[in-house]
Amino acid sequence: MKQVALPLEDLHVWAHFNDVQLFQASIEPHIMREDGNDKGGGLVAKSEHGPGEPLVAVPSELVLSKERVEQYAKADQDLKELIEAAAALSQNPRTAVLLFLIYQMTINIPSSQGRALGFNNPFAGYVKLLPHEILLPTFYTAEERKLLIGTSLAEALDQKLISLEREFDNLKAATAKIPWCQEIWWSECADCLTLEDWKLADAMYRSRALELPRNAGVGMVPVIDMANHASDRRYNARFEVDEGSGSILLVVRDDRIVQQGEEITIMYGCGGACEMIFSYGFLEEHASSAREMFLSLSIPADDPLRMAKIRLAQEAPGVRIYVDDSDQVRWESSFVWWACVNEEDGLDFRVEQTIDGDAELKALWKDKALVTDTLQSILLQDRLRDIFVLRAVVTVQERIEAQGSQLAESEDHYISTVRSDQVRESVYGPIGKLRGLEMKLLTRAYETLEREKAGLLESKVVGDYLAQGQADTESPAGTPDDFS
Ligand SMILES: C[S@@+](CC[C@H](N)C(=O)[O-])C[C@H]1O[C@@H](n2cnc3c(N)ncnc32)[C@H](O)[C@@H]1O
Repeated sequence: MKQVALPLEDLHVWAHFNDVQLFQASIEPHIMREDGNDKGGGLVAKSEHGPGEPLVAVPSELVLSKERVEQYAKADQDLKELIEAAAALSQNPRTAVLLFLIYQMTINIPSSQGRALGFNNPFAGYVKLLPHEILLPTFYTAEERKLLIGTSLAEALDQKLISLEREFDNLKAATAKIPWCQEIWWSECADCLTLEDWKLADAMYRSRALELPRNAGVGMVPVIDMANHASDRRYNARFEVDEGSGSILLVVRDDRIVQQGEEITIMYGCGGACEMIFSYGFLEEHASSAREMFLSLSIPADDPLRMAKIRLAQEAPGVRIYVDDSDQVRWESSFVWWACVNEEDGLDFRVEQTIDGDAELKALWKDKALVTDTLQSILLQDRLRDIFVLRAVVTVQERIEAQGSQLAESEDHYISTVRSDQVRESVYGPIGKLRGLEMKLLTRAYETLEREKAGLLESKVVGDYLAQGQADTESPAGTPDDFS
């Protein structure tokens, strides 16, 4: 679709006509970082504001959430038809808002004007005022994506692109028979709906949606979503819900004073460097740690129980490596335990008949029914706990080593890549920083696991187990674990 856009300079007019209050604060179209990078638009205080003082107030009717979409659908037959047909998408808070955003984009294009789609509402104007070029990884070129090899973002992006494509295909299949969708979206005209439009709606939502306080859900809050990010120590404003009116307020952080001319900033969650680029397309200029990364794990191909484990494991197949509040590197994974035990330890699977006559796969631990999400706690209470933990530590450490090697091997390609319209400077820079920060975290995690491994190898349980394995290999049947 040819997107209809308005300059950000017009946002204050939109704000005025939609009862958004700016308390001596202005919307600026360009704010530069200390390192010279452009943050896009932002909010600036026009006078000094003390702790807790309001900066912006947005009426609750302007919060764009799944509930708002449902409310609009009650009064708009075309939107209702869309929401009902694409039920799988409209039941999810994120995709419900995405549907609404592409519906507003559709209302705005000239080729839909004759269809009298929708009715005059603030969100059609809001969508025109949002940036239409967003530097999120879902818009990276093929050359830029190659620079991600070895980072945790590479895999996250692959998965994201697959899921966006799947959502778009579902949308197409679900709405193919709705006349207005057929005519405007799916006929082969210049203005038809494409995957790029769906990606744009996703990027708008992902980079702007806020988790609202007081269980008010997740939503996009116009104007407050102009606040840029600053780190934990530097941000100066927070948002809250006004108890009486339900309005969303942006107020000065309790221990701060915002000076005249100072930028108003909030903190976008506490995710790691990968999450920051994934959801917002930038890295803090002062970031000195990747903070966390998620690496995928799989059950080895030669594991005889592999298929059953994959079917029953409910956890995300991976490990999260993170730096805790006391700057220690830690790891957590509920999945890895499935890779650490087998039949000889006491794990088994059985196919049982259900009352309806269907076959159902069940897990057993030492001949007792195993509730699958309790595997980790069961193993941590077992007599052979240290053995299982040692296997988990080795598995995670090997995964970290493989990731680190991939990152190191692809470094020459990163360094020798020349900037062009296929590799933008604004993308090259953050990726380089991410590569450096993740390498640092992987190295620290590897060393931490090495210490954990050394500690476990001192354990009597492990010593006895290895001695037993040694004795068994001297007789024909046994194969000891390799913890080298
Ligand atoms: C919620 S919007 C904030 C308003 C945005 N600047 C705009 O013009 O629409 C989030 C986006 O602003 C930009 N941004 C926010 N904080 C930033 C920062 N500290 N450095 C660089 N870009 C930033 C990123 O593009 C991010 O995806």
